[in-house]
Amino acid sequence: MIEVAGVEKVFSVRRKAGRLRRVREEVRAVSGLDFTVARGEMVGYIGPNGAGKSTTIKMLTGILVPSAGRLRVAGIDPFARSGTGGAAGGRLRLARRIGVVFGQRTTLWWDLPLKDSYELVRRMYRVPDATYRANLERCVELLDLAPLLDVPVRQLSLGQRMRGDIAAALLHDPEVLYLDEPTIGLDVVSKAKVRSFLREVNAERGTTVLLTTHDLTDIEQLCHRVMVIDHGRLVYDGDLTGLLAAGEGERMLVVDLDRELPPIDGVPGARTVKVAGPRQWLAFPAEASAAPLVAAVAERYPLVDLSIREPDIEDVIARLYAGGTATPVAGA
Ligand SMILES: Nc1ncnc2c1ncn2[C@@H]1O[C@H](COP(=O)(O)OP(=O)(O)OP(=O)(O)O)[C@@H](O)[C@H]1O
Repeated sequence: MIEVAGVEKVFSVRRKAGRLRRVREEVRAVSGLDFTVARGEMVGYIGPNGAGKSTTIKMLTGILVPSAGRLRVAGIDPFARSGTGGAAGGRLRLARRIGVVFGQRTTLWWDLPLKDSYELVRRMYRVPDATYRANLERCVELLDLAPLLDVPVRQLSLGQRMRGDIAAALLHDPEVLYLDEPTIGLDVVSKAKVRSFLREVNAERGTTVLLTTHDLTDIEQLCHRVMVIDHGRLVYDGDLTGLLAAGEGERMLVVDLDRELPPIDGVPGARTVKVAGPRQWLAFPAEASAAPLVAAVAERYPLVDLSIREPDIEDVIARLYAGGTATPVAGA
């Protein structure tokens, strides 16, 4: 569904060099990018700030023209010079097949009630009546939009607006959905709602999803596959377990005992890294299961409560490079 081969994007920027002088510099945002995504896959696309994620998505939507390489989405080359309509024709045809949600911006009309924005989307994409009604009904139900339909977009909370944006991106039945930070700034309840909706859309419709996020839980709950980009290059392509192992990521088992005790020891596969009163922190490899650790602690210690802290995705990626343990993908 998505094919990217040898794609590069170089920006030419002017930089101050002294009081009056300006020099032209090249910023290589994406370099030698190669990957494919099959129909129905849900893939996480992650990397540190400035890595090239948004630039990739903008090229895949036809907003930015690559400096080199080839890309096709749903069989369409958005920049093909031949065929009906030339390059603009490719972009237009592609627009009908994809949906895009940028978490930091809205595609809805600020002063209009949500339902009027949807009506405009219907007309812009010329969505057939029956399809529009069925899709809207489904989104309204699954994303709890009924009480919001008459509210102007500017009065919606961030979580409400995000749900509204996701619905807008799906009304024309896109085959590919790009989501750029869809859960950023949302509370726990809204995040859960958005994630379960996306899972359902992917499972029921077979919609292909490419998701950029800084939230590891998004990846864990939604994506079997994750691609990591750093300095414009793909440096990992595989499952999350493999990524955490490559980054030597650790998870933390936080246990509350019924009283203050010396550091827990003798639990295979875990080491106690912190003690504060009756609470203790045990680090263990991110790819390992927590169940045997919990059982081992519960057997020997007066356990009252426990929780598991996931490693921060930025830390995992930072470690991935610092340790040079990344498993390079073919061609990276
Ligand atoms: N229009 C532009 N002109 C010049 N440089 C740009 C432009 N857009 C992006 N860049 C540069 O390209 C690089 C990649 O940026 P991009 O926005 O793709 O990163 P990102 O991975 O999406 O980062 P973030 O997580 O911060 O959103 C950065 O160095 C950025 O400064």
